[in-house]
Amino acid sequence: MNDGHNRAIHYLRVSVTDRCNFRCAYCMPPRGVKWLPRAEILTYEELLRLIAVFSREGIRNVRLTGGEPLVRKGIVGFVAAVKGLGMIEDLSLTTNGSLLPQYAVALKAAGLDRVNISLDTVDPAGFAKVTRCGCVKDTLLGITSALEAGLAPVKINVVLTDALSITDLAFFIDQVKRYPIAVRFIERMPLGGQDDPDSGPDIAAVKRLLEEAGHGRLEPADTKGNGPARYWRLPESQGTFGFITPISEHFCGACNRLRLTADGRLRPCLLSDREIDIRTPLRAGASDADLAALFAAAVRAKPQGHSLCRTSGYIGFGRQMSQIGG
Ligand SMILES: Nc1nc2c(ncn2[C@@H]2O[C@H](COP(=O)(O)OP(=O)(O)OP(=O)(O)O)[C@@H](O)[C@H]2O)c(=O)[nH]1
Ligand SMILES: C[S@@+](CC[C@H](N)C(=O)[O-])C[C@H]1O[C@@H](n2cnc3c(N)ncnc32)[C@H](O)[C@@H]1O
Ligand code: SF4
Ligand code: SF4
Repeated sequence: MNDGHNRAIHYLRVSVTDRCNFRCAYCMPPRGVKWLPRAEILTYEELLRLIAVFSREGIRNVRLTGGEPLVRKGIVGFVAAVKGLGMIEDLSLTTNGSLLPQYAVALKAAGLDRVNISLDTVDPAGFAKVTRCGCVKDTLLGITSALEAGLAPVKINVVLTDALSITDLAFFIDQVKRYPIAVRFIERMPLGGQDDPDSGPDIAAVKRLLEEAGHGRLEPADTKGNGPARYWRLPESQGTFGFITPISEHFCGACNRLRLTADGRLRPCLLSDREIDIRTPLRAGASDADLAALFAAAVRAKPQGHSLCRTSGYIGFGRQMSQIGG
């Protein structure tokens, strides 16, 4: 289905929970986060019905996110049910990786195609500081588990913070040479966190350092995906580097997605608080045609873009990033 700006919408990001076992500084406050009451969260049956209806309206790519999607009980069975619809060509999941050692093999067997894993630094102290309660060993083991399970391509999401060091870049260069992974550097968006969105390196500096490491031979590349990253490859590498630049280089002209929050709101744009309540009609007995009409209304409501720039600072969004799913 096309939106009002002639963009084809075929990608649905589904937040299955607002809960998380980490508290990343750019995503949520350190304490006092109020979880949504269980009754407000869509059940797996409700989510599955919505995905089935939306797939008939053109959704072909589904990403499960959160909060941390792997903390929700029954996630493996849900993956199998979504894949079992037979309509979703690319079913993926974004995770902090800490529970992948436990789940990677089962997720692959259930039909998950691939995972994106967040890892901002490999330094144990830096990782603990950014995530406020994470252990880098768990996430590193999660990456290995995903590779071994065949959840390909594995992508690493690196949000740019002052935790990122030259040692990290050397680690990522080495990993990209040895494994068919994609390491993506992401500009922080001023949404929900409490750190300084201006601290840390900018994307141009990271690209310059990678270019130096490759003696100027960073070439454009392709990597399977539906997202906003632009990819580059160093010579003699199995993997790629990607850059996600919501602040310095907007990519809204190629937007292809809609979001469904854990409490059943269709969100036309990550960076706009406008939402359409689909849970109330769903629970009041809406027909598939009624639900499809709400999907179409959300597609029509997509804005052309956003107006954030590096100096915006944290602005008053109604939700934290963890409540939307990134
Ligand atoms: N501004 C903006 N940022 C986005 C959008 N989609 C994803 N991002 C950000 O991009 C980063 C990576 O998102 P992922 O969840 O890994 O998903 P993806 O990049 O769409 O996935 P691929 O299909 O693998 O390319 C996260 O920090 C997201 O918040 C979007 O529509 N707008
Ligand atoms: C909200 S998280 C949810 C999935 C999972 N818990 C994880 O961390 O991968 C989805 C993605 O959004 C990214 N993210 C969170 N807050 C962000 C921010 N303020 N700016 C840019 N990306 C952000 C995370 O790094 C992650 O890659
Ligand atoms: S980025 Fe992911 S892991 Fe970190 S707090 Fe947000 S939801 Fe949790
Ligand atoms: S900011 Fe909004 S319009 Fe732009 S790419 Fe993200 S979701 Fe699409």
